[in-house]
Amino acid sequence: MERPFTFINSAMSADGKISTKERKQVRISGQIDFNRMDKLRAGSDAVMVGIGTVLADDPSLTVKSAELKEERIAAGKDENPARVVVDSKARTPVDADIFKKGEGKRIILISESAPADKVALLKKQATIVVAGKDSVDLKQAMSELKTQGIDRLMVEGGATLNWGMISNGLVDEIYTFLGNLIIGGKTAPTFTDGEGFSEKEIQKLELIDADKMEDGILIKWKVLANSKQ
Ligand SMILES: NC(=O)c1ccc[n+]([C@@H]2O[C@H](COP(=O)([O-])OP(=O)(O)OC[C@H]3O[C@@H](n4cnc5c(N)ncnc54)[C@H](O)[C@@H]3O)[C@@H](O)[C@H]2O)c1
Ligand SMILES: Nc1nc(=O)c(N)c(NC[C@H](O)[C@H](O)[C@H](O)COP(=O)(O)O)[nH]1
Repeated sequence: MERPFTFINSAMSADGKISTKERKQVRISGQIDFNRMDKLRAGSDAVMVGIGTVLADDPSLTVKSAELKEERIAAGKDENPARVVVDSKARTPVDADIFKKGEGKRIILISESAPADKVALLKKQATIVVAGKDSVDLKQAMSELKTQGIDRLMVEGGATLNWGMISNGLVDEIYTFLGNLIIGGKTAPTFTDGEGFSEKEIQKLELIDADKMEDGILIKWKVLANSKQ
């Protein structure tokens, strides 16, 4: 099945959390890491998050650097990569920042269970892709993104979407900025929540790079093929 080259970029605390126990956003990255993230966005055909991240953080997922936007426009692209939300029940608010800020395509991935009235509203601002009965069938959805010309996909979380993508064998690389803070809390979202692997299915990684960056560490992993997927 054809799919985009896909990498997850995220930031997590030294104890593996990506936000607080109240799911409130914590600034984990320093400016250098945010600049690195901006470059990754500018170099991607699409940036994808789960609906939980949209509802918690209301991210714009836009490219911030004027220079990087100009480079994209000079290359005949929109100033921003396509913004994609994995949103089985079409809960993306119509006034979300991904709609209000910046130019570019918006794609909402929904399931057949999404209420028709909500889908009709979102259709006014986004391309709707239906994949799956209750939750989004990520394999089918990734194949559809590929047919829409998305060859390089950046996933920015959150915890449950990371699980969905990794457990379906849909991720090639993972870049994580490990910040110099402890968030704690057994209910705080981690890098990968969801059902979790059993001991026989553990996802193995190959270390690409580990570099000190400001007060943290940037770690890059290659995701190894998992015969269980
Ligand atoms: N530090 C970081 O880098 C970072 C990045 C993004 C989000 N976050 C944090 O993560 C939290 C959000 O994570 P989350 O887990 O609540 O939500 P999420 O963003 O991972 O969205 C998950 C939701 O997507 C929907 N979905 C539909 N089909 C799915 C499928 N097949 N697999 C997985 N999800 C599917 C479901 O409604 C699911 O609950 C927020 O607190 C946010 O601040 C942190
Ligand atoms: N890389 C990263 N470092 C962090 O310290 C942090 N808290 C997030 N959290 C994920 C967040 O939802 C988005 O990545 C942007 O932080 C939202 O900002 P935009 O409006 O999209 O630019 N991401």
